[in-house]
Amino acid sequence: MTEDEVLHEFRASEALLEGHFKLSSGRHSAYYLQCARVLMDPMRASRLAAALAAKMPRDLRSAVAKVVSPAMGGIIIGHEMGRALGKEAIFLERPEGTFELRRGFRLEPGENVLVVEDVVTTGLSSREAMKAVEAAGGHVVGLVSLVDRRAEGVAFDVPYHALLDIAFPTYAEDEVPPELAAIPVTKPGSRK
Ligand SMILES: O=P(O)(O)OC[C@H]1O[C@H](OP(=O)(O)OP(=O)(O)O)[C@H](O)[C@@H]1O
Ligand SMILES: O=C(O)c1cc(=O)[nH]c(=O)[nH]1
Ligand SMILES: [Mg+2]
Repeated sequence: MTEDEVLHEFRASEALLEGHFKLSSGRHSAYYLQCARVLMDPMRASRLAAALAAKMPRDLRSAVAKVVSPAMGGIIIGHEMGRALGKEAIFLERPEGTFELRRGFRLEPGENVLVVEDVVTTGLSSREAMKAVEAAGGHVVGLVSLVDRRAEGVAFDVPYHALLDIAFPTYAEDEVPPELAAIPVTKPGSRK
């Protein structure tokens, strides 16, 4: 699937939003990729996951023993990646503010884990998820996401692959341009 075809899927599902958004990191943006909308159609979700799995190098694909994704945004794409890779998919939650495995989910000691996200912006959520996997005894072999909207300089110490690479500007609270500040802000994610 080409990046244009992926972007077409986002546009077709009205998942590319324009307005004034407060991102998980607290930064502001005039654009938001609402992955939940692109994943609404199960057939589209499985198509996107198959394309993401196909983008992973063969050795990474075959190393994966389990898929772990951070709630909420990671759950559906994580489950679909589990289907694409033929592996179980479990998820992390943060009821007390820190990601943890609940619901009887667990990892074998040293189990090879692929962390699956919907979007990566500052990489904070991905880093917290990888830390939680290691704390639960797993070994992170890679990170994948549907969308890579990282700013320059955001990097990971495991292989990272994404289906769509798109960098929209983001602004710190005190840097928001006046034309953006004039639009009422919405915070679509669930980080407190
Ligand atoms: O790279 P980052 O700067 O961390 O931003 C990306 C994260 O933000 C969103 O989650 P959010 O924390 O809004 O919660 P949600 O998954 O429950 O929607 C998204 O699902 C990623 O997890
Ligand atoms: O950084 C985020 O919180 C974020 C950005 C984006 O475009 N989409 C999303 O779901 N989260
Ligand atoms: Mg999230």
